[in-house]
Amino acid sequence: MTADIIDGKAFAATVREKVAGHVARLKEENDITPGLAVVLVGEDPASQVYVRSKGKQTVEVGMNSYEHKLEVDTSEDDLLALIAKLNSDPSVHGILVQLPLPKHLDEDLVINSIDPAKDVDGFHISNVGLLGTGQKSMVPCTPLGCLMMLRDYHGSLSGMDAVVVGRSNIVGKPMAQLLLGDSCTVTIAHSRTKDLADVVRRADIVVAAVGRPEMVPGDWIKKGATVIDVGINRIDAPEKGEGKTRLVGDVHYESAAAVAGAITPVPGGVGPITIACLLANTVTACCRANGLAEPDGLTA
Ligand SMILES: Nc1nc(=O)c2c([nH]1)NC[C@@H]1CN(c3ccc(C(=O)N[C@@H](CCC(=O)O)C(=O)O)cc3)C=[N+]21
Repeated sequence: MTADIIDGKAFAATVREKVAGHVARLKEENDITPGLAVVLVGEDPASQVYVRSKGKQTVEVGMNSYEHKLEVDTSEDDLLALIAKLNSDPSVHGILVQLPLPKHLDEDLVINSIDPAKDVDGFHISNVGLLGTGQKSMVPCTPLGCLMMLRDYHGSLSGMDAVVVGRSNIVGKPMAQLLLGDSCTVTIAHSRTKDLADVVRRADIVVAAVGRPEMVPGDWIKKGATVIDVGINRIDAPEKGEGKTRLVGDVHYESAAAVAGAITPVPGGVGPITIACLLANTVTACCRANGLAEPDGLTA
């Protein structure tokens, strides 16, 4: 058996198309252009590439993109002052502060200084609490994208056994909340979980988000299960030549694809849908800010 490949790149394109449609309607009917501000502190090369790609896609769907690049030694006060300015700027509907921040900056303090209504990452404690209690919130982009792909593939998720491997605030915990909201039986497993292999083997849905290259092998996967691989790990690839690297997920793709019913590849799986959901969240935030109907099919 070979798994269906869940094509995140193609799915992300359909989400972006929907976003672009909503953006065009907002412009035409309400004379509003949604705006996304991205704040990058420091010059981490991977972050720069990622921020550039977000900015490009933001403009492609017709929104305004505001990029703020700050020096690596920016003070907390200066960063908080910028966020305060963006909070009160009516042309900015979404604010994303690229993580991780340099060590001298308090990440929790910074994130919690963002207006929750503009917190398109869904990391503010208010949004975390709203999601946990099933109230309307901004939902973190990666888990939202995973949920969209799972719903698209399965229709209803009700009653399915879901195992989330990883307990981070940005993926594992919100993913578990969303799956619970769709009536899955949810287990959050992690590196200290006893008999991790057996726990994962129970799952109809496996979401791997630990950040360890190829940690989940195919013999942990139940036959026919759906595997969502959130990991994006760059590893050495001497077979491609000296000094070359390649991207792998948290799942060992080949062995897992041999038993799974469906699987997301890396690259081209969860990564692209994450950025598409960032754009979706920005449109959602813009509609809410203006008292307009929420876009269809773009929220949890
Ligand atoms: N506040 C904040 N929010 C984030 O959402 C956030 C962040 N900080 N910090 C960094 C991580 C990383 N991240 C990625 C999203 C998409 C791809 C992506 O599209 N990857 C491509 C591959 C790209 C390549 O070839 O290198 C893929 O998986 O197909 C990668 C990485 C969001 N992050």
